[in-house]
Amino acid sequence: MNKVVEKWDEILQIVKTEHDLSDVSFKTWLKPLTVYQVEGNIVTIIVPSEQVGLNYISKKYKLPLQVTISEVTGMENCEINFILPEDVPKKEAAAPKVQSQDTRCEEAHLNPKYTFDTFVVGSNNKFAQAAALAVAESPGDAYNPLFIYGGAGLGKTHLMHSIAHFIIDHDENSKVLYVTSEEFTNELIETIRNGNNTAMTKFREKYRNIDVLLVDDIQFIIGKESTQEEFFHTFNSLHSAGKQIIISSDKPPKDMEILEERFRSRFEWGLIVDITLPDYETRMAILHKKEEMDGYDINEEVIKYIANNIKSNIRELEGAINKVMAFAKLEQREVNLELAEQALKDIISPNEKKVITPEYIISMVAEHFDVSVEDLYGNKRNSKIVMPRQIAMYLCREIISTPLKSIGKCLGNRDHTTIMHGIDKIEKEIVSDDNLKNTIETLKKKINPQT
Ligand SMILES: Nc1ncnc2c1ncn2[C@@H]1O[C@H](COP(=O)(O)OP(=O)(O)OP(=O)(O)O)[C@@H](O)[C@H]1O
Repeated sequence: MNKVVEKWDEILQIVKTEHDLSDVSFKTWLKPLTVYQVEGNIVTIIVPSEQVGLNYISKKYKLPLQVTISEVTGMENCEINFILPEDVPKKEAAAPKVQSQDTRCEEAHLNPKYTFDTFVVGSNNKFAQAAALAVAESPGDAYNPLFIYGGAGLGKTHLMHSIAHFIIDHDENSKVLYVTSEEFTNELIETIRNGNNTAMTKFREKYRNIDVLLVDDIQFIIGKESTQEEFFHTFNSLHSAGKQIIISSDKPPKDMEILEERFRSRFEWGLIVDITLPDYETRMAILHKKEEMDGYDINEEVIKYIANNIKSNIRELEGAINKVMAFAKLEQREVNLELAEQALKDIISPNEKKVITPEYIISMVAEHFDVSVEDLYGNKRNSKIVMPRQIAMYLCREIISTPLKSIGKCLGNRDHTTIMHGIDKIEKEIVSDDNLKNTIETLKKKINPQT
């Protein structure tokens, strides 16, 4: 099911709450709206009333709906098209829809931006990129499994999604599924909690009736007994059926200390490739690619300054450009070296030593839950934002013992009692909610891989 359709009730409720609508207004205008179709970023909605209702709804609720749809589903530049029931094309309405490329990518959990076209090849990743392309061209045939490892933010996920996009684009029948190992674990926990055979059968069908399985950050399932066991059987079932498996990790199998031998040997059946730190030329090329994709025109001196100073993580390299551009916009100043130095003073330290700050934790939590940092600072109260915000509070306290007042300051000037309440809530829920516990453990390891 499309995400907009799936979350439609939630979207309407958020518009109601955020615009303080009375029950009668909500019932009259919003509740009767239904989603007719979603194509790319265009959402067509049926308004079951006269033309006057359509005009009024369009004038008053189009923008709030567009904004909320984008926030809840992550759709970029959402456009709404309102139609009356009589405008629904009769034949087309009855015809079954062929699954579009977009829907398949969404169902496979892929980021549309992570493709081979946008992946910059440099000396640090050219072997991994070539192996990935070979697997994409001949899934199940070339190297199985393909095991990609490397440090944080160096492009493993981007490369995995590129493989998946390529396969989806070239074979309309292939079933491709990308999951993080955290998602795999949480889904299994949920299935086990349901405690019935049907749920387990469904879980197994989902993971075993596919052609290509991509599992990101496998290091997070190592040591989790039942998840490991289930993954082991999934792996065997897919591999013996000639289906392609692609795995990523922060380390090669031989360096994963508590990895059981049965996994180690299987991971070594196919091909193991690494992505190392990008050299200066590759960092420059990545920055130029980002500049081109985001439509920026940045002074070369600034690009060189960033490439010279941020060396160990491409996510941070890209984040630096965003930070400079946001700073320039806020201050309404020209983007030059002086501004870049100011904007990046907290990121570029003279000795390049990584310091975990509350801001860093907040940005990692935002990325993990696919929400913006601004949302975590802001006042939105839907569950998609509230829970990550409270997790950020909890982790600032737990990982670096940030005082409540400082956490409040970093998270949009919140009162220390609000922070205390947030931390308390997570501490209590973690005891009974295994999914939450797993998510928090994963985040802790992502933020501080030494733990
Ligand atoms: N070679 C590249 N060309 C273009 N962009 C890249 C490249 N490598 C990484 N990136 C970008 O850097 C960011 C981080 O990459 P990605 O999420 O793939 O890293 P990762 O290795 O999976 O990190 P983690 O281990 O933390 O999950 C992404 O926005 C990605 O598009």
